[in-house]
Amino acid sequence: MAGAAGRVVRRWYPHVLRSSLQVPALQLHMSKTAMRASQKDFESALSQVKLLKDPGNEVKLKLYALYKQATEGPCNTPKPGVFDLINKAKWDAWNALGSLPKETARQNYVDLVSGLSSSSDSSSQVKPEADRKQPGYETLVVTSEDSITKIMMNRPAKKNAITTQMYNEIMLALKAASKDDSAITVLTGNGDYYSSGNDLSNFTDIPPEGIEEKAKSSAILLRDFVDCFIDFPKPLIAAVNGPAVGISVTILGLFDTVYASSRATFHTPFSHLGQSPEGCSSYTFPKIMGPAKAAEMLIFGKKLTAAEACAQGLVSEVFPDSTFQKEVWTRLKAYSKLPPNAMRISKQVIRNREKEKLHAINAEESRVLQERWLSDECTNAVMNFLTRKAKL
Ligand SMILES: CCCC/C=C/CC(=O)SCCNC(=O)CCNC(=O)[C@H](O)C(C)(C)COP(=O)(O)OP(=O)(O)OC[C@H]1O[C@@H](n2cnc3c(N)ncnc32)[C@H](O)[C@@H]1OP(=O)(O)O
Repeated sequence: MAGAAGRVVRRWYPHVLRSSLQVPALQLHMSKTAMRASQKDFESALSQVKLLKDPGNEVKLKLYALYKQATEGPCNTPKPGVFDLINKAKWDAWNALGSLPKETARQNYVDLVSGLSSSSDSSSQVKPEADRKQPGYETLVVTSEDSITKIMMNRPAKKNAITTQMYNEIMLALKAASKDDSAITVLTGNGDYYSSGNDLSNFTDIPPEGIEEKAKSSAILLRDFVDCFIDFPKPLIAAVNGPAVGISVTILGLFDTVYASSRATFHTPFSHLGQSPEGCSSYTFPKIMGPAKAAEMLIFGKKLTAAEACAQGLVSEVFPDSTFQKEVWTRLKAYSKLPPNAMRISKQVIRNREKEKLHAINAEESRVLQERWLSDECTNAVMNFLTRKAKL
């Protein structure tokens, strides 16, 4: 089966080998060590092989051929038909061993498994995150490993509040992730918060052209930012490690899966801040949870617990905080081994018909917010936070 290539398959057996439809040339290596593998060594290699990572079709064909040669001797079955590609590949591999003695085949099998075990041990050693970190980001830690690109917001002392720089870096990281060879992309936060939403000090950086110009450029930034999520082509997962506020909550409606720690909360206090919904939440939230529940969040700023958010369909699953990281990453590593093209296409099928609508909604929400940011209600709320008079 073509889809088996590159996956971590812990239970594959040479005698039921599934090979790729594309059969690579076989280059069998004779053992360099003494050819004295005992039956016990051979049996132990047979057990060991089941625990290895999937070594790819070429190696699996070698193992299959050596196994057959070691147990049955030279190839003795009729050649499969030309359209029976998989069985033909297996037959060719076995037949290529000619009259190799059973003992030699057994030794070669043992040697091959032993080589695979040592390389699989060294490749499974976890490198420290600092070594895997992609350079060029100041507000994020971006890593790619195990077919997963992880984008971690990294301003823990500021509860991962999203500055203009962080918006831009998240867009860059998403664009890079959409083109890299990862199968899935994950957004998460460092520290006790997932994110406290828009960094309210963004509003203090007024250009010489004045506050209107600031509102205009912020609306463009918001629109571009949300567009990146609407257009993201691969499965996008949020690992909500703690409380989430504002825009970090609203964009969750554009993710494919949302995992939350039991400590997470979901809060969109737009009215308190003199603002209005963004991130396409004016459309996705009523669709996800129904208009009445969405209104409580988006108009009245009702804060949901993780369990409530899960009951209302915003969150896919809640994990106990103590095991959140372990359980989520184990799950995601398994998902990342699924055939990437199939996942991408399934996402397209699910999302594509909504894309145009979402872009229009994003544009409209950004336009409305641009006006809101110039209102007294908004200015006062931001000033109150920045002068420490108010907190959520
Ligand atoms: C351009 C696109 C615009 C898109 C618009 C989006 C809309 C939104 O996202 S609305 C949501 C805006 N967010 C907030 O209103 C949250 C404000 N923060 C708080 O209310 C509190 O900080 C908290 C409840 C999140 C946490 O309270 P806690 O007592 O635990 O911690 P603090 O001491 O307050 O925070 C530590 C540190 O972090 C700073 N900080 C936290 N959140 C923000 C923020 N959103 N903007 C700016 N700064 C934030 C806080 O001021 C503290 O800083 P200092 O240690 O320097 O005092």
